[in-house]
Amino acid sequence: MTDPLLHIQRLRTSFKIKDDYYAAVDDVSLEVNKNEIVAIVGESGCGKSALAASITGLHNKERTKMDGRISFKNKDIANASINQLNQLRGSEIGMIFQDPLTALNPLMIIGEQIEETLMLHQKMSRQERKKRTVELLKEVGIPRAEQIYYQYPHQLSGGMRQRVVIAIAIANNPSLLIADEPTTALDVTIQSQILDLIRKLKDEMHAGIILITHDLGVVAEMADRVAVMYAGQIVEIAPVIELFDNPKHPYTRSLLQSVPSAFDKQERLYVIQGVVPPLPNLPREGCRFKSRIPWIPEEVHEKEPKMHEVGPGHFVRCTCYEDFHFIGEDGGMNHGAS
Ligand SMILES: Nc1ncnc2c1ncn2[C@@H]1O[C@H](COP(=O)(O)OP(=O)(O)OP(=O)(O)O)[C@@H](O)[C@H]1O
Repeated sequence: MTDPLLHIQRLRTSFKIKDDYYAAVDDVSLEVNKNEIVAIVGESGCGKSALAASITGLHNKERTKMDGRISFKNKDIANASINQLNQLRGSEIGMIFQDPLTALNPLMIIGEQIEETLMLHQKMSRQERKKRTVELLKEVGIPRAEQIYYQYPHQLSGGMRQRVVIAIAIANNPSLLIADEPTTALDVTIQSQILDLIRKLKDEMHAGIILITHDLGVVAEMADRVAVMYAGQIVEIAPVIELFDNPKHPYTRSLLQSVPSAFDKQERLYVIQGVVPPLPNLPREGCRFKSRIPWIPEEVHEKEPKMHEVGPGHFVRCTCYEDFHFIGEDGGMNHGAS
């Protein structure tokens, strides 16, 4: 078995709020291999973007503390200097964000923005750079690439802008791509084109891809493996089919139950109420999901929840999954159906 491309071990990333630090990512371990799409799912505020920013070093170092290990191609990058991170970003690690407008410079033509990233990381003549830029625009499916080269971001549609961001992300053939909600701001038909493009990057460049999303449809369509995050922790991780067929953690089960089935209109929805609490109020002792499933007896939770292997590559946090049931679900446990 070859070493993973990215290996995160027991990562904890804390942000300073007033005078104290609070962990937004806590005890996260994750591997991403070459040629693999790992989706990270979870509701707003669970720490998905904080995890991505920990990998790329894109956070305010003055107000952030990081513990644990992040190794990329067997090199520790958790303690890399700003210069080393700048070198990695845009070359070995490409990034695609939710809002392409904020990722692009409004005052620069598209061509220059792509050329800039080539210039930073590759030795090329001016002509070679321009030629490569037009090629990249074509590769990401931009029609009339020669003309688009001279346009400004505001002259393009949202979908076209996201293609430009992807062109910048792949300009230097990165081995790792981090896509943070890359299709959330786009309408549905454009969404699927952008997803096709991301899948092509895996197939053709054999990149490892971290795909952050809250959309389970996107996960089902794209991911090889899925990590489910809740309150800063991974609570379940599994190959995609296994996760959808055999979800274990109460949070994963509730996420999947909250997606209405198109086929079974009679299906009962068991929805778990509540939201991830704000960072300073996150429960940090015991099972973090406990307060959202108060009908489950205290003693079935672990005091210090660990990841348990329940199948090949399938891990779940805390033992509460063994006794979990939804309110009103089978077993005569009628605690007042939702
Ligand atoms: N720089 C920061 N300083 C303080 N708190 C932060 C900072 N960045 C994120 N947080 C907090 O950390 C928690 C995790 O935020 P994060 O953005 O990673 O969540 P997310 O899962 O990506 O959510 P979303 O889907 O809404 O983007 C939230 O409570 C958020 O308010």
